[in-house]
Amino acid sequence: MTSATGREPLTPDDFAEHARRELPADVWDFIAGGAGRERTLAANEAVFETVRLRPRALTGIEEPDTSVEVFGARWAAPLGIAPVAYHSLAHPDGETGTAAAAGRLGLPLVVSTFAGRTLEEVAGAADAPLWLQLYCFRDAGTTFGLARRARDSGYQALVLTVDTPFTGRRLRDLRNGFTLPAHVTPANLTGPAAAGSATPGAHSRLAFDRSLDWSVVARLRDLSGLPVLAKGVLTARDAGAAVAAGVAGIIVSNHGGRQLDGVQASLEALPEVVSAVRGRCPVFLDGGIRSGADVLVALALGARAVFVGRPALYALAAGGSEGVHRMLTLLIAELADTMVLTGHASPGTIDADTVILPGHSRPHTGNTAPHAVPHPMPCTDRSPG
Ligand SMILES: Cc1cc2nc3c(=O)[nH]c(=O)nc-3n(C[C@H](O)[C@H](O)[C@H](O)COP(=O)(O)O)c2cc1C
Ligand SMILES: O=C(O)C(=O)c1ccccc1
Repeated sequence: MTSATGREPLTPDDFAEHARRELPADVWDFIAGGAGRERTLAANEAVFETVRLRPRALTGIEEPDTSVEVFGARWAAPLGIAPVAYHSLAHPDGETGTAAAAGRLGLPLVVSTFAGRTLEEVAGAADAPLWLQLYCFRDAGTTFGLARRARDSGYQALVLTVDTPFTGRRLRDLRNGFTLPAHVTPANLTGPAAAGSATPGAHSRLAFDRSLDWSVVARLRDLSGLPVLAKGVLTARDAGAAVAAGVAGIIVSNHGGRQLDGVQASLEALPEVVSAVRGRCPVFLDGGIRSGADVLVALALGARAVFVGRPALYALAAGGSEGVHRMLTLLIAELADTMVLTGHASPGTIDADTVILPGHSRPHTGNTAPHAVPHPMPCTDRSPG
């Protein structure tokens, strides 16, 4: 695996360059693209450029411990792989390759409802912590059947995606007339839920249950006995509703800019959600994480851990399971270096004082507790710092 310049990948972004050359143009567009004018897609990454880090000198930290505990499981770093449909688009190994890479490193994988491998195959490929992402189908038996299979094969949580009554208007896919290659199918779906799935946009409008309300959280939890997280929360209002519905965690996400174009970047929405949750459940983030420093910034603003979506698929396309392993290894190494240089021996101490937000020359004072209410991004609070 060498880059266009003939060199080994040194950053997660280097894998994207390789994937772009490997993949058919319409597959690249399906993965890389977002909804509408792709404003939110661009904002997810761009917002990290506006945050400044604050170094600490002579802290005596030799080797930071990057590990965190989540729902009683130890993760090697506050980092996992977000649910992304059809890893088999990127590489024949599909989700089993990704799971093996995550498992070797002690990092979790969230398996998509639209995985190209069965839940049981993925569970057999690694002892990584596995969560199952759920879309709810009009055929409720399909949804509940997936939840039961997840419980029976050792998955540790369900991730209910709440931002997708149907997939967003992905203009690249519409222009390309994108359909999945014949060998790429939803391995966990049968019957009416799978019919027409080669065209994801049209399929989602036919198959997804749009009549749902928050009561589905308790039904999924009671039926599976698993903790249920809500993925796709961006506002205090939805965070409050999610907590009231009994979620075990919230993933702040705009679906990688693929749903409602024009919404806030995930990082911009994080402080509002963390404030609203008031410590009642852990808050996670996905969207735009491309470096170890990005991981640290999200933790400084209150995330317990973060997930990467596209970087995992790009690394899989570039080098199969080995590529994913190398990409994740780079992210952990970057995080560890950034922790030493900002004076953190473990993720639990990464607080708001570790960063400066745009429009501020110094961090807010008085908030040194980890994961306490962080200072808001300027978009949510324009009061002077
Ligand atoms: C190709 C692709 C497929 C995706 N499929 C799903 C999915 O099946 N379920 C889901 O909840 N989110 C899905 N997502 C969204 C990701 O879980 C995640 O929110 C997003 O990719 C994070 O942003 P990032 O790609 O900038 O890391 C998908 C994203 C991409 C790029
Ligand atoms: O593309 C997506 O973002 C997504 O969530 C999805 C949903 C259904 C099928 C394929 C992908």
